[in-house]
Amino acid sequence: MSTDQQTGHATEAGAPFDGRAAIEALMVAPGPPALGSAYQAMTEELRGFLDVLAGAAIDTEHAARLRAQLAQMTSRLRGLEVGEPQRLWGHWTDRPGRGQALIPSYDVPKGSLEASATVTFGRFHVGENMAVHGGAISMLFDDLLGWLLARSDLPPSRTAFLTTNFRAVTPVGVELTVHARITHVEGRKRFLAAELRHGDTVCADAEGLWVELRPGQP
Ligand SMILES: CCCCC/C=C\C/C=C\C/C=C\C/C=C\CCCC(=O)SCCNC(=O)CCNC(=O)[C@H](O)C(C)(C)COP(=O)(O)OP(=O)(O)OC[C@H]1O[C@@H](n2cnc3c(N)ncnc32)[C@H](O)[C@@H]1OP(=O)(O)O
Repeated sequence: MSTDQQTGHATEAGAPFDGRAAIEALMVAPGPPALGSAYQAMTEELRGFLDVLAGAAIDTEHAARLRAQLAQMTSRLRGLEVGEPQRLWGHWTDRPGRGQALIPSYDVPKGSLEASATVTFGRFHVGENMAVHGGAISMLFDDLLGWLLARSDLPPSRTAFLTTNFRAVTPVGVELTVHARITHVEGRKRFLAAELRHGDTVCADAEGLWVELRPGQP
């Protein structure tokens, strides 16, 4: 086993990285349920920490103490680093949020062409003026649409383009609804659309193209 220099993925010696195989492998939980529960609880705690930190006015001593505590945690994790296929972060595909803290947690059912979910952005994702950062909204759309596709019966694909329209300020700390759908499929191309709402207000919408990976494509 060696490591692909570009992606950090572990590969069989000399074998090129295969995106389809890697995505298919992600559909299996990376560990036993007890670890999944502990890991999910840990990432939820991390989300809470980031939201509180992003909203807190701390003093110099507090910042220095936090830095030292974080450095201690980082050094405890060094040596436990693994290649992408073996890592746990974001790979709990059987659980809402999938055990990551980059994107707010949501859940969509398996095997459907469209789905609605609720999502709440915390202060970690604030751009300014208590509006959600536009990049965080695009990231949610990319993740949600990619995940809807990954949960459908279609073969693995990758985002080719994603266009986001910001229609109204997206508020922080309140429940939003998001609707995602596969609008049509043409050969390897899948066209998708999504809408993010706060009550009756459309905050943002998006459309994008995902292209099915050919066998052996990274
Ligand atoms: C990274 C994994 C992503 C999927 C993960 C899904 C599930 C995994 C499970 C757990 C994780 C869960 C959720 C996560 C969800 C999402 C994560 C975020 C996803 C990403 O973060 S992913 C990173 C961003 N993404 C890229 O990193 C793509 C880089 N890129 C490429 O890898 C190639 O570019 C590719 C493969 C897209 C296409 O390349 P290709 O060579 O296979 O395709 P080709 O050129 O043959 O085009 C075929 C037909 O598509 C048309 N076409 C192509 N591109 C177009 C464009 N931009 N605009 C308009 N039309 C386009 C052509 O015009 C032609 O159309 P026609 O057939 O009609 O002529």
